[in-house]
Amino acid sequence: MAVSMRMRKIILAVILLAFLLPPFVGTNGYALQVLNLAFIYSIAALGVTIATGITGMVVLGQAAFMGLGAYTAGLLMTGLALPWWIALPVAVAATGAVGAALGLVSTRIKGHYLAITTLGLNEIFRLVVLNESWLTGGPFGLRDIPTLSLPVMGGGIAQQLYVPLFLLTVLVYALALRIYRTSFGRQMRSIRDDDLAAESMGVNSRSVRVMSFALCSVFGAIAGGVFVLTFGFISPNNFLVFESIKLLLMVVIGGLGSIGGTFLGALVVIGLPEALRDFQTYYLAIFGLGVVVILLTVPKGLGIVADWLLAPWLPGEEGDEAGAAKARDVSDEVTLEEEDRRAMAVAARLKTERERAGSGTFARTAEPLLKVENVSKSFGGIVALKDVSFDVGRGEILGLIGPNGSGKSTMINACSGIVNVSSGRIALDGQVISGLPAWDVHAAGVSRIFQNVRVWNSMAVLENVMICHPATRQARVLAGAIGTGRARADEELARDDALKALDLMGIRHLAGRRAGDLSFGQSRLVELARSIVNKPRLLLLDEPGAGLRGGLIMELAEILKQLRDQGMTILVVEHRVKLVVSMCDRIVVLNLGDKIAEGPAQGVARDPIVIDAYLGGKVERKRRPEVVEIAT
Ligand SMILES: Nc1ncnc2c1ncn2[C@@H]1O[C@H](COP(=O)(O)OP(=O)(O)OP(=O)(O)O)[C@@H](O)[C@H]1O
Repeated sequence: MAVSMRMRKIILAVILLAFLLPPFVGTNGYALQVLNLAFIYSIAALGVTIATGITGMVVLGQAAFMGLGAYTAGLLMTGLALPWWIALPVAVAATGAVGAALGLVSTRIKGHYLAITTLGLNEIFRLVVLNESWLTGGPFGLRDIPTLSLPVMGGGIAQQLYVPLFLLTVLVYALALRIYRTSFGRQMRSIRDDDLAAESMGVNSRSVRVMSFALCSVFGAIAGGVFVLTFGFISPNNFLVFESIKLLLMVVIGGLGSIGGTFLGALVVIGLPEALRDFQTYYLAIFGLGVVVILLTVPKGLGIVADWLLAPWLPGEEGDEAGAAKARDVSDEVTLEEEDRRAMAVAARLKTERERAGSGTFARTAEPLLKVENVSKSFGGIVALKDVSFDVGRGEILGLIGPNGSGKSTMINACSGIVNVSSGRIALDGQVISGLPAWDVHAAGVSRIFQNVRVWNSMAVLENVMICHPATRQARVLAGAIGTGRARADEELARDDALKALDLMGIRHLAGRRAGDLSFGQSRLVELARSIVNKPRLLLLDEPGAGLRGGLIMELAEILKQLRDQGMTILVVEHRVKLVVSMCDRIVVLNLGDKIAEGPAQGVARDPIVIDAYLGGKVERKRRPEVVEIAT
């Protein structure tokens, strides 16, 4: 039975209210202290979820950030006698700055190396605290830090702080959920799913990684600062490497990347060992077994439950009831015949629209938009491109053809900023784009699709397209989280344009679907939609028809014709000569990295040297010293 979003909100409200009860129903101080500790750790673990689960950077040093926040707050309160409400924000800001600096380093280190580097942070932190004992108290730690006393709540410190700590936790989690939905949240997830695709579609992965790292450290520092206010004593032992691993365990049990799951993970990792203490020496073994059972039975972690409950605040099909209703109209199991029929209908509609508008209304000019000048590219000993030059005129569709391994994809990669050229230059409308990072090339007006479909699988189709919209390109974390007027307007604009792009592709009904659940053909159309949502000046297509059949090929050809009529300049790599000839104004032919021919489509297709190269023939033997310029 489907439970409505409204009902889920009610269930969540009841659970949250139930969490507020323990101090008022005579729960003992020890149990309250354990729950307080779980709340604190859940905040630190949320930082790990942002960096590791959502952005894909394995961070194993969160305890060090927690410790940095705790020691800074503690020292400010004991050494300078600052009140907690000044010490805590200063500690959080200082730790955030350290996190951002380390984030800069993280952009240079990836994968396991980053994990090992962050693991080292724990040890560095421990050694500094132990050796600088004049400041930190060394192994004896910092004592007599004023705890936050709230007599109005009654009872001991655990009881006094329970409700404020729980409310703080709810606030921090609500903030994280908001960030998750913003453009910054989408960018973090796109980097995790496929960073190369993200970069070439306009996501500045460097700044997103730095900010994600900074956020991770900020959440760690908040947890550390609150730890000090709760316990009034800290020592290096509170922030050892073991704590970092415990935090990662919470994130894994909670289902990597699930915000709500992280909270449940923290409850299990902190609460379960305490509940098992009666088993004395065996309790850790039983705890370990419990964790293994959870991971085996629910590999996606406790996040399944949490995400179901938090669906009204999560993006995608579940969070968007209108979108979900539309998506349900279309059966999950679309047969190939149905997909074909749908594509043919879209193709027919586009054709009628185009004919009605009067085809070829855009005046093409010989003035080049893209200039490729003497570009060479080597990969070690392999020369993929040798001194290749050509222009693409404004509004022109230029076909780039050649046998396998002739350098076509390398050229597309060079034009989109994924590959740095070894020599030569590429300019768009006079602006040199070779050497720029891929996201700057995208911002200059170059979009692309890949030879193998590369959508961001875990994200909704609509999100896949919205990421590439220029209005939400800047990762404004705070503005997005607060929901300023400007941020909301930009978001609306991106959403409207993304829906229009999906409409053009005939797949608006899939907006709420998870991209990873689509068929190959549908994914290709999503890729196309996201590549035109920024209204690029130049569209690079690397074998757009690969893997598509009948109806979808017709639909693709109609879409490209429509884009051309709107004045878009297109550089397309395609194997099917017939398709290229029907679609392109001119063709450039590559073979083994050399340009061997250039000219109008029909003429090039008939050129014996081109035919020879395609048939795997004797081009080397026959090749004329100069490039063939075909006049007709
Ligand atoms: N990242 C890379 N590292 C090493 N060699 C590469 C790399 N990318 C391409 N190459 C080599 O460069 C040459 C040109 O490859 P490229 O993919 O550009 O050809 P292509 O014409 O697109 O081929 P296909 O039609 O098979 O996709 C090939 O020999 C290929 O092995």
